[in-house]
Amino acid sequence: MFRLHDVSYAYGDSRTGQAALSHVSLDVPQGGFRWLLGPSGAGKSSLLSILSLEARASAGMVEILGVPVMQARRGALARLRRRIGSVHQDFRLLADLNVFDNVALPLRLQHRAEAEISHEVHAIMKWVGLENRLDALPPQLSGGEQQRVAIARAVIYRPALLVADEPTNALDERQAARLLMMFHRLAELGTTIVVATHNDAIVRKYPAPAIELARGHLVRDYT
Ligand SMILES: Nc1ncnc2c1ncn2[C@@H]1O[C@H](COP(=O)(O)OP(=O)(O)OP(=O)(O)O)[C@@H](O)[C@H]1O
Repeated sequence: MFRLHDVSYAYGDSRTGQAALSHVSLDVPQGGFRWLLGPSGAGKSSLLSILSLEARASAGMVEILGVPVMQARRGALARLRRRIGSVHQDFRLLADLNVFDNVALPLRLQHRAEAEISHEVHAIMKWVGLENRLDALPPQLSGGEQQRVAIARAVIYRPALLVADEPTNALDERQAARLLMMFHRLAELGTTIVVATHNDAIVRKYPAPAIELARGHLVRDYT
């Protein structure tokens, strides 16, 4: 779950900087799936950065998975971060680690046993259809393949909150459908999921409550 109350965010100086979010309030329960919609520049990525703790709100109240983020200490934020998975528009894979090691990374940070890591990585890579590319380096993969590796890395430890920025933009229709199936399954298992997209066709095909932003303001909240 997460709750935002009257959240604003500005790049640079909080008083004089460019306002990316203005007075946004939201309340999404555990296991909720939400589309995040709005034109380019509306503030979608900014909202996702606040939810993934990459950015700190300039004002307002942010509560994620029960943790009051604005008051939390560094240790609590670090623990919270490990419960959040994110898929970025630019994938952010480590170019000098092969696919297996990129996807294994979150489990290694949790000090899981290597046998368990190997089992989990093989299972998720089979799911995303890349079990034959475990030795490849990210630059040797297509955009869609890199996107699937980034998704696998974000979901492998079943995060309590998953935020994904345009996770289908490099995928074909069949892969996008598979991905949405996986996201819905994760939500059923209790993961709260927010997916930013410009893809109207996919939103029509997979109806779910939507949060819509325009120029940093919440213009629609079907939550
Ligand atoms: N690093 C930055 N520095 C300054 N302003 C920024 C920065 N990143 C984004 N902005 C501004 O913040 C506002 C919101 O941008 P944001 O990237 O959150 O929108 P978006 O809805 O995700 O857009 P897109 O769909 O194109 O990814 C825009 O006016 C943008 O120009």
